Amino acid sequence: MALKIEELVESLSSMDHNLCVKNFIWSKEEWLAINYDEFADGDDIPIISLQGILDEKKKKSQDYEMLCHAMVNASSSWGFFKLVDHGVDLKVIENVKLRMNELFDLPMGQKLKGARSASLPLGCKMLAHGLGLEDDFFTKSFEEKEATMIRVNRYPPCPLPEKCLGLGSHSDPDALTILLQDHVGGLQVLKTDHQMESIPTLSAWTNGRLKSVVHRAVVNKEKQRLSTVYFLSPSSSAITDCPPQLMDPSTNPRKYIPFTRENFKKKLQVQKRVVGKTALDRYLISN
Ligand SMILES: O=C(O)CCC(=O)C(=O)O
Ligand SMILES: [Fe+2]
Repeated sequence: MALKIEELVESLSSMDHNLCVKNFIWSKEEWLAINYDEFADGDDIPIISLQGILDEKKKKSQDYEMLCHAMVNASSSWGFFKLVDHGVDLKVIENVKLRMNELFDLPMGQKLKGARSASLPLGCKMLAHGLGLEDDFFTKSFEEKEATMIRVNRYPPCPLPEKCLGLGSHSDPDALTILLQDHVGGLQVLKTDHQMESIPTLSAWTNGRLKSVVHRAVVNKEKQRLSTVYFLSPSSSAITDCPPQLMDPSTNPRKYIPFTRENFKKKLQVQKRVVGKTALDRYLISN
């Protein structure tokens, strides 16, 4: 049941302003700047399976070492991977989707009472390990109170998917993002060989060794889509600075001046979409 172009977008219409689909149509200039062939959502994206390593005792095994390196490779070349065999019970995942729909059906006032939860930063530990750093290199900058944020998205059916996007091209400013999408699908990541490089936190932390991929969400004409996104970020006062092991004065000199998350967040507020430059370019050391 696709919406008509004049119909109100339900999730926003319960706020004060009544927004219609036509409010979401991109301008010709912006739309022309997007080439669909440059985004991927299919089989060429690297897959990481956690099968067999979730057990604490296996963390000293060769499989664990290989997997940490595979994770670093995927994060260096794509800045993105599909996580499978993650050990999260399918029933829990289905329940999340059910609850998300219930949440979106609530009046806006109630929806806004969202809460934060404690974190499980295994991914960051594995990336640090794979890079040859101390396992807690990234996680020691996280503080329980502000390290995690969960965003839940419900994209209604859109009568004009060829002129609208659910979420425009961007790269996430946090250190690590874990995204669960439903069977409808719509997440697309910019292919690796593209010139447009985007380098938020984790990438600056590793002098560009790990990428932060540009991605977006497309909409579906017939079906609504759900996604849940889990962000893991350093605390406001933590300084993002590359460790000496990941720099080399002659072959890989320092690319960014160190910055605090607080300062970076201020720069982000003035940035809307990725159009060639990112907020992090302000910290770039020019040659
Ligand atoms: O819904 C999606 O697939 C993308 C969400 C996303 O990229 C974000 O919330 O940062
Ligand atoms: Fe994102």
